[in-house]
Amino acid sequence: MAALLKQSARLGLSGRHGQVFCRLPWALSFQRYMFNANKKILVEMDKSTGVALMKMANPPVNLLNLETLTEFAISMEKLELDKDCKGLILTSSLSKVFTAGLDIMEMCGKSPEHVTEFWRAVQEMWLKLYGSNLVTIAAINGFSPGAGCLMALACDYRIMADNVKYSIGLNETQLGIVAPFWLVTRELRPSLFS
Ligand SMILES: CCCCCCCC/C=C\C/C=C/C(=O)SCCNC(=O)CCNC(=O)[C@H](O)C(C)(C)COP(=O)(O)OP(=O)(O)OC[C@H]1O[C@@H](n2cnc3c(N)ncnc32)[C@H](O)[C@@H]1OP(=O)(O)O
Repeated sequence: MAALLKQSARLGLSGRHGQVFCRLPWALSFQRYMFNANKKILVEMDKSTGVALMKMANPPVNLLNLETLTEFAISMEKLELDKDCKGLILTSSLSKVFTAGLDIMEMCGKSPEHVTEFWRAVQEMWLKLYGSNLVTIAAINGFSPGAGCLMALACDYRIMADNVKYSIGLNETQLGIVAPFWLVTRELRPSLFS
């Protein structure tokens, strides 16, 4: 963990004026590779350190819609298959939002088939992140409501940018959405499973 945090500091994930800056070398060596499927999730893997930087890149607020969730799961699978990858830093490419959480429009006025597919993708994201063999760190560089908060909780460690404007929490009950019991009991009451 200490090594990973040192690494995140080396990569430039340092909080200053509420921002988490990501300074990465422009020149990519053979030890570094990048991938993205549709550019909603950007991954930069540094083989020399074993640390992958995953940035959500779905402006304006990094909504977790079906496309992004699917891309997230594919990216996680690729990293899990990379034997050189030991740790993952999850952050946002946007300046003040980590993620605004689930895309409410994915649950509104859609067919039962679509909603089913969407919730399957949500569960898949949780399984991939919470069940990951990698050491996972959420570098929360902005607002993180609802599923953004749950994503951070699913990581092994969390660091949040020091800015009083940014909020994080489970606000979804205000929208009439309740996080599923399996998620809440695992993340918020882990003692039940130990
Ligand atoms: C491993 C983890 C697994 C997670 C598993 C989760 C399962 C658990 C199930 C349920 C729990 C979770 C539920 C949710 O996530 S519900 C969503 C909760 N999120 C919110 O309520 C966010 C509300 N948004 C905001 O507070 C703000 O947008 C902001 C602070 C994030 C950013 O503010 P700002 O920069 O001023 O942007 P705008 O508000 O102007 O937003 C831009 C644009 O985006 C639309 N929008 C914002 N959030 C959502 C959303 N969640 N769904 C759909 N659309 C959203 C907003 O309406 C604007 O649209 P426009 O007017 O058309 O431009």
